[in-house]
Amino acid sequence: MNIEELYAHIQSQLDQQLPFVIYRKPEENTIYSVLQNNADLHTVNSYDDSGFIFAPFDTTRGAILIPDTQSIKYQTTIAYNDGEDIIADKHTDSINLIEEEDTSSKKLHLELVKHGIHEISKGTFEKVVLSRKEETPFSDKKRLQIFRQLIANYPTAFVYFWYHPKIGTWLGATPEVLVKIKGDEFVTMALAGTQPYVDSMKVAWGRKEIEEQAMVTDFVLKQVSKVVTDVTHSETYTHKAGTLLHLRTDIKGILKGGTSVIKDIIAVLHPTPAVCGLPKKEATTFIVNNETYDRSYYTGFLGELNVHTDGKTTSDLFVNLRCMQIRNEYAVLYVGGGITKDSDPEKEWEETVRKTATMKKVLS
Ligand SMILES: C=C(O[C@H]1C=CC=C(C(=O)O)[C@@H]1O)C(=O)O
Repeated sequence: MNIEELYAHIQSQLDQQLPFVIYRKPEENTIYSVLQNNADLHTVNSYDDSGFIFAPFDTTRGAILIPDTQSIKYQTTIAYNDGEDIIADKHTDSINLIEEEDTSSKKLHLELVKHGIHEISKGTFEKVVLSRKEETPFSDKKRLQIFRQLIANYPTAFVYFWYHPKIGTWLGATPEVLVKIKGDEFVTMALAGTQPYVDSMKVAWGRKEIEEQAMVTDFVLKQVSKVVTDVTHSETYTHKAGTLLHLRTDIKGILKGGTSVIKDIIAVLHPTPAVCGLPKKEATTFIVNNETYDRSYYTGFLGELNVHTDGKTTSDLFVNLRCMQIRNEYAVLYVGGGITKDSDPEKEWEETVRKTATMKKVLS
């Protein structure tokens, strides 16, 4: 099957209002798809099932599964940038930031961040990730075209287009792995700290970003030691995600007992301090009580659950960042950033504006 045939299947699925997901993994040129053959809404109960999981930030609300047993899978390889042009990087700094200045949402976000910093200074928590949503007009551009542009523009991201008639349409290009398990091999990452990419990967990082990312690494190392042995990690390095740079540490190990206990792994990792905060409980309470909107599937996770490849059970899950929900005439963009004692509210606002550019670039 070639890519045009695969896209035709996706279009037919959309026309029939049947659930599906189409995705491309980081640095790969294979496009995968899972097409459900009915419109039922399946929720994940035991985490033993196989399929594609789509989980909200608040997992008590239930994650959705496109089950392998009720789906057809198609995949094909493409040349990088197949079918769509790369959209030139605009200089996202001053010009765009001024363009994007939306006074009421800016005011709200500044208040939220200041409140978060105040709680940190009181010792309520050490770090909290605070976010917002932004609605942007959405022309009649085809959704598949957005997906094609995302894959062309973000080769290092997990790019997806997910649809369920009872839930809606989500697309994204996320830089963050939640966990990858193949047999008893375990891989994850600690990703945090943001600065704009200008023209070099050789950048200096400030104390705020270094500490913010170190908190995530420490948390992940501590948590994974409950389920993983032989844990090792890379040096922390600069990772490019579109027009942004992040600090990243890769972490790997071997699952204790050699079995894939994916439910336990998700329970110890999600939500990481890259999307929630530290301590988890206090940060979650602050987020739920103070963010003035529902995160829904933003900062949840998604990906292949218990899929069988090369005689092994594999799960390949990503954190749902740099994502958007498509409504009829507008797209809802979701963005946030890590707040620590050293945060500057104005800069935190600007960071969220820069993060919206990942999605806006393919919407206009
Ligand atoms: C919460 C987001 O990003 C996280 C991942 C990388 C860097 C982050 C930061 O610098 O704040 C965030 O922790 C988002 O993009 O909405």
